[in-house]
Amino acid sequence: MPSTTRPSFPRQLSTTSGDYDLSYSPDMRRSLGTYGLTPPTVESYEVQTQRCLRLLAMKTAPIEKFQYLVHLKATNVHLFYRLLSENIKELTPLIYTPTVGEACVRWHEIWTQPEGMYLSWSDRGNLRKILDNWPHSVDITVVTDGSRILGLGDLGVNGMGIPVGKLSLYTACAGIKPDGTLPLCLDLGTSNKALREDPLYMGSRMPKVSAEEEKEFLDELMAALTDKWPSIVIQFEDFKNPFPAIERYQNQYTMFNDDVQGTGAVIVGGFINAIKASGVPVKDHKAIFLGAGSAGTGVAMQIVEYFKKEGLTEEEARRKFYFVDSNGLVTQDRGDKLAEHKVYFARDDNNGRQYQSLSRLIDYVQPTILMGLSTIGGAFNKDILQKMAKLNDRPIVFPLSNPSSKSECTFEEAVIHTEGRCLFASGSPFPSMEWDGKLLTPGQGNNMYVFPGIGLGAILSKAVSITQDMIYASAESLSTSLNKQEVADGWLYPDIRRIREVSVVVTRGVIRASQKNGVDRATELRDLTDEQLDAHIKKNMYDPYTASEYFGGDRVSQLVPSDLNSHTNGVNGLMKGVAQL
Ligand SMILES: NC(=O)C1=CN([C@@H]2O[C@H](COP(=O)(O)OP(=O)(O)OC[C@H]3O[C@@H](n4cnc5c(N)ncnc54)[C@H](OP(=O)(O)O)[C@@H]3O)[C@@H](O)[C@H]2O)C=CC1
Ligand SMILES: CC(=O)C(=O)O
Ligand SMILES: [Mg+2]
Repeated sequence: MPSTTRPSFPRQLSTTSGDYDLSYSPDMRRSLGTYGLTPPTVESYEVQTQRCLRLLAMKTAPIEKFQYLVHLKATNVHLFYRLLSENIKELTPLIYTPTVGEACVRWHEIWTQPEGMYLSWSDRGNLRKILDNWPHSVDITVVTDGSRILGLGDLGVNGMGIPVGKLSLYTACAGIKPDGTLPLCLDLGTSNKALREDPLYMGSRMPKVSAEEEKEFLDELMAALTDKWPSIVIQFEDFKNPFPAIERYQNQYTMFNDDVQGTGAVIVGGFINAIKASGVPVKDHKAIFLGAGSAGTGVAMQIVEYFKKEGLTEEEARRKFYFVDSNGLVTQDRGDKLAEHKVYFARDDNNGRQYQSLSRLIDYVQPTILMGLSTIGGAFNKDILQKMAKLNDRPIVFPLSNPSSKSECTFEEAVIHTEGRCLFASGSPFPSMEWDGKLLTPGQGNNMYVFPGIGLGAILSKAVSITQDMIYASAESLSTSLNKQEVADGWLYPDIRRIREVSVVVTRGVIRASQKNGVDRATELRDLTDEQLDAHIKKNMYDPYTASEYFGGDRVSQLVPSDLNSHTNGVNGLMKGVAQL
């Protein structure tokens, strides 16, 4: 007879699972009921971290390291975040782009345990009830329908890796507590026929529902999420066509779209520094964008805001952009019906000429800036980069498509073909390199620099909506967050190892903008000085170092035995193979 008792919630789904941490004293283990279930030793986090690093170093393929980290997070969340915080530069490429791209492509093959919620088309009418199954109170969710996962196309429910990865960064970078995060993947069918026919695929085997049907589903979802958790922040991610949802929900819910608004902000943040470093006045810049999708036009819209603040009229700012999509230069007279988001930037000054080739367009426009958000790996080839170098002392070259295999060029290619003169940022990380006796470090223009602060700012200010001023404030705050050394070294973005400090600055900017716009409900924060506000932000950040205190535990602190330090492999070699993905 099948049991009718409700099964207890699977332990590994609990995002607060630190119960088996080896730092717990025997008394703590007795009170948790775990005494005897772990090896007898009482170990500090430091020693446990060394074991994790050794285990990671033993695995060669990035996807194996990814899988180990998934396991670690599920079994000891505080240790996972401590490891991640201490090795953010080395581990981010494993839990996020580029490795998360491979993980999503292979999600149906490598999946082992629940990490978020799936809501299907067949669940409509019941979404609110299903949310009751989630065992925690949620501060923030990242939701995708899997229809445009990085530059890898429609991956259906395999896209779950993206909300999981982004929310891990919310915790690691901005200290949003792990159990306040909800990865959410919508199962609305997929246009990916190969996946639909794969016996291991774990979503509904139907073609993607229509835009109208998706809209109805999202209406129900948004109402259900805010009914269940009234202050929830909702981040939309990797939707093929994100614009209708932004228009429909941005004033009604506390939501933003990371690919359009977050990417726009992060690129402006680095772009402000690139413009300064280029030595060319704002009025003399011209930009070619390869890729006129949600991210490309989102970035350009935020740059228009920046150009306006620098004294240009909106018309002058708009006319600085030349967009190229899969049909060539986006013009008003091209003969095809342009998608709505492209119309604003469509050229009318091309005198009937159509440009299919990027190289010919560069000759015509003579740009100072080249942005890639096209998903076309290698599109900025030697010829293109050399042309940019010939036209400019300091060409601005941002190949922003993810993962690395989709990047329009590598850092090495950009450095070599511009003779080390380019101002560079890519979406996925590339290693530093030597050029002319100098160590050059690439910028990483990835929305991970801003979305954690946008989210935390919205949570702490209890914003009723996320305004354009809040998004723009994240960009401006990011651009000011470089320290003296980073500025002296010509970096466009701060060192990722300082991301928690940077997130405090971004969060403060976002909260101040929410106050200026009057969308904040935490009105008691209005009278705080900046120093007091920073202290308030830091106090509210989850800290994996004091996590057991957070759960009332009594973790021991213990020195790392020197023999462990001496033969640990550390994180050396973790990056090996990651950049090729
Ligand atoms: N660095 C970062 O933080 C971020 C990076 N991205 C990356 O940006 C990329 C694009 O994302 P998104 O804008 O949302 O995707 P979309 O699918 O909305 O846009 C892709 C764009 O590229 C164009 N394109 C496709 N093939 C070509 C080609 N051969 N030549 C020129 N243009 C082409 C498409 O043309 P058409 O319109 O004709 O189909 C479309 O305009 C992805 O790789 C994503 O990972 C996204 C967000 C953040
Ligand atoms: C980084 C990101 O959001 C993307 O590539 O879609
Ligand atoms: Mg994205």
